[in-house]
Amino acid sequence: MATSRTSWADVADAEPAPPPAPVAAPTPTPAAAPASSNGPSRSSYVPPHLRNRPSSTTPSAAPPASSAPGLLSRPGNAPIGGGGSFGSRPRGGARWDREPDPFANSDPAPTADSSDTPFDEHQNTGINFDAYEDIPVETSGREVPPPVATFAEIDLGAALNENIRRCKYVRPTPVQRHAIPISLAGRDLMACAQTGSGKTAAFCFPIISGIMRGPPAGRPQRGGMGMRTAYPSALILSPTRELSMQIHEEARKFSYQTGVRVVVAYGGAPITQQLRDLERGVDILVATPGRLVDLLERARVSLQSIRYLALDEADRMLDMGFEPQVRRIVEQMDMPPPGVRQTMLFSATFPKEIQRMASDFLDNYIFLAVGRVGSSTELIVQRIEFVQEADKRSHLMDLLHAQRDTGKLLQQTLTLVFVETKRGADSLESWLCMNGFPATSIHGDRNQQEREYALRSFKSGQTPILVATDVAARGLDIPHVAHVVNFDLPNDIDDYVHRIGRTGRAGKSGLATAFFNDNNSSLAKSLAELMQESNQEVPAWLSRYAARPSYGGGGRNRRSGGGSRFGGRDFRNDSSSFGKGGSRGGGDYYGGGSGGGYGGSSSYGGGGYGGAGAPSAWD
Ligand SMILES: Nc1ncnc2c1ncn2[C@@H]1O[C@H](COP(=O)(O)OP(=O)(O)OP(=O)(O)O)[C@@H](O)[C@H]1O
Repeated sequence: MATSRTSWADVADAEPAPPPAPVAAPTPTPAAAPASSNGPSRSSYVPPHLRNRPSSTTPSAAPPASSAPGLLSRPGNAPIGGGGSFGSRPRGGARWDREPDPFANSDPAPTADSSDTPFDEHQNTGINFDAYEDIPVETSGREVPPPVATFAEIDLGAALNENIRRCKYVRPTPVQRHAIPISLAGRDLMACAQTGSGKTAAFCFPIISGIMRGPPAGRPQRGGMGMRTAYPSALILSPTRELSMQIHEEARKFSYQTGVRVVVAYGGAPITQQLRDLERGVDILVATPGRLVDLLERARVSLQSIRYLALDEADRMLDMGFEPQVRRIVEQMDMPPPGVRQTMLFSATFPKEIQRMASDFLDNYIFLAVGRVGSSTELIVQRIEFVQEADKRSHLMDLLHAQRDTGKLLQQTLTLVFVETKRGADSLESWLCMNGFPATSIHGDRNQQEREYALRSFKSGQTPILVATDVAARGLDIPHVAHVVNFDLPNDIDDYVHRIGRTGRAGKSGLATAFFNDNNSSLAKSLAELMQESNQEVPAWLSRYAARPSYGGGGRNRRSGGGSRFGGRDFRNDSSSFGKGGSRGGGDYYGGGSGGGYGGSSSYGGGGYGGAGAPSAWD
């Protein structure tokens, strides 16, 4: 591999794809959805292909064709990339001669003249990799494999290396430097790294490489009712449809001509096409939990051959709304248990309570935290402005006019505006359009086609303003988002971190403006702390809000209580986290303080202030 020193941002061939919703059919917001509302009851339902078999938590003795669980590389067995034969061979019925080139035509071309617009993917701007040389990294766990400095140090296989080159990734990002060797060594991993820092490749590369090294996947098997059941070797779960689509696009690029077949399944889209895709064979299944449960119940997918399980936005996946579904998939179907499969959890935020829950899924895992407190956001200039509810629209208008006046054509600098409710999103979108600002919106009440169209239109620059609920807050990699406006602030500081992380990605800088008023007072302390940690200027009035005892530690601010980081501390190292002899016990919440945080009421879908309409958040 080339070793020239370049920013990872400079060489990224980013091709975003989109994000949203978890379940097959519209559901209540996760916050509102009781566990029991997620499909048939756990105890009563047995998928057809599991009937008359041993308990679902016991891995089936004879997975189809190849990829038996026992084939996993475990510590000591797998030097970095060593040994295996990397055949680039057809797997699971894939026909590569017909494999469409995922690099050929990516997303919609920008409308502006690419010669002088920031839409040129290959321009050399942004921060140099050297800026990350001293990025703080913490690992904990037993026998942590050492990091690498270059892709060349890892034998990922010729075909995958070629795709890394095609993606124009010259050097691994900091999280990749650490996470890839850990995963290639067969270790379970909980990884916390900044938004936009390359976590997708960090879990995709080891999975693809491991599958290339293993035996070919079995072809789908005909089950009892004549239907074919697919047996993927890897499962990547993500919380939203558009994020699953994006991961699928990325994974397809990484696995081009490797023989590794990637299929995506998410709700809101016709299941028939997804079933056809699965029937052609699948090595890596990228899915949202709701659609996956549907496929499992129809016995069209079996998890008994799973060797790799990755949870992207893992804290979100284990938050109130998704946890029952995710537990059902991971613990109550036919997936091999921890220690047999390899499990990787990634996010930019990892509250302790979620870490504690996540440890159920892991075996002898390594905790990895890359980046200083809030370091992700140092690339993002954060501005907090005091704006009364009634003045928000005119204030937004001022911001947009200013953007125009500074010569930055809107088509060249995308602006993402977060609001709290679906209705609020619709009405702000119409108002912007009426006032001459081309805007579109994405939220859970729009159908999947509308959502995808809105995202495409935004990414292409055709509609350079996107009004969104939290459904677009996580994971979306949209290259030219220059400005994130929190028109309504979220109730949870971690949501704020993810939202502003839609800009300032991959070493590039960005701007995030938030409108704050009395309705947001419970966020004041954590917001002020986060800004301080990120070397941002904290307005004096915000510090005064933060200092008020009644606003200090309550509500849903997981950071409250001080001393917390962006989630980058292994809860196992916190003595209060350990009960007798184990990782349970301890009643602390994130940041160890103030009893709010994670417990009963989730922040998702909360809201209520700021305009009429049902709170939206996730759909
Ligand atoms: N080694 C690399 N060199 C250059 N660009 C890279 C590299 N790794 C990833 N990128 C690019 O960086 C961008 C951000 O990556 P990615 O979407 O994986 O971030 P993330 O950490 O998952 O963010 P989030 O927390 O928001 O989900 C993408 O456009 C990706 O193509």
